[in-house]
Amino acid sequence: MTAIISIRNLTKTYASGFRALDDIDLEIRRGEIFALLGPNGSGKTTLISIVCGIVNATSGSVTVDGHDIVEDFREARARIGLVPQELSTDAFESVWATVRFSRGLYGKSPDPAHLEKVLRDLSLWDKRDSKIMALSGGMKRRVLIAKALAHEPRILFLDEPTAGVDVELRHDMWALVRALREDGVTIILTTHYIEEAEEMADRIGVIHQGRLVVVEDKVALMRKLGKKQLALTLKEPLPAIPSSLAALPLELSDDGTTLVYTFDVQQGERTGIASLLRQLAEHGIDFKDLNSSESSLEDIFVSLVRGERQGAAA
Ligand SMILES: Nc1ncnc2c1ncn2[C@@H]1O[C@H](COP(=O)(O)OP(=O)(O)OP(=O)(O)O)[C@@H](O)[C@H]1O
Repeated sequence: MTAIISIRNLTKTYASGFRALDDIDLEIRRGEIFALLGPNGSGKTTLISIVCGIVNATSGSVTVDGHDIVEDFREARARIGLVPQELSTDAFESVWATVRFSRGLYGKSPDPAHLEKVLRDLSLWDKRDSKIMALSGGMKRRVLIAKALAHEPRILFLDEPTAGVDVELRHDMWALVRALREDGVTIILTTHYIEEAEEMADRIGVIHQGRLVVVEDKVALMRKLGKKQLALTLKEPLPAIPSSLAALPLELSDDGTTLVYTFDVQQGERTGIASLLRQLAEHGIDFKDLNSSESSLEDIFVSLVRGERQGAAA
């Protein structure tokens, strides 16, 4: 699959001397949903702002659909819609006027039918004549998206699209993002909600302290780094794990009724479990129920960030 955005050796040092991005290499594939995941202050907004031409890079290069974002700024920018975290202006404008103006900014000829579709898709059509300041927070969010889509961009950046929104709006946003992807729009979203990345993304990049720690297919990432747990509900509570089983990755719950076995998916899980069950039988440990669970992206994220910290400290 061809890249629609190519980021090479991108570094950003702010005037304060703070290095917000450190040698980022990233290719965004045409038509994918890419989630950029990272804690507060890790550099997500800085990265988006550079690609969108709001912040200048210190070094490195970015092309958008083959157009260099510095030398060919207008062409590059015209392909991008940006949904920022907050609505900064337009309080006194009507929804319709503000969306029409956004389209005009990119030199696109007026297209009321397109704007009507955008507003209808976002359940804003009834509010088209309302002033922005009279809208609820959730509706303002929708206006941000409508503005970003007004000029029919092929790439949409969403900077923390669901931070602070209610569950209903979050699900609406997800549905909208999926519909846009169906239309061939490439979506890059930043989030610190792991659930969101897990739900939406085809690929995930984890950024931490300005460095891309990992970029992976979501499913592969979860398979590769995921651990599984097997919880055995014991017939009789166990006072302690027998010392001959101490070498196994086992944990006993405080009340002694549940034994949890954690294993790496990659490493011959079946033989491990077979041998565990055999050893338990040898010790006369009987169980009445058995459940397995997979680690979530959250576990993976935490372990990556922790590993990165330890790596930095070493
Ligand atoms: N104009 C600036 N001058 C100096 N430092 C800045 C500037 N803008 C951002 N930073 C710093 O760069 C780092 C990355 O900020 P950025 O906004 O890109 O993070 P983020 O991952 O988007 O965070 P959040 O999840 O909180 O939005 C932060 O430490 C921030 O304080």
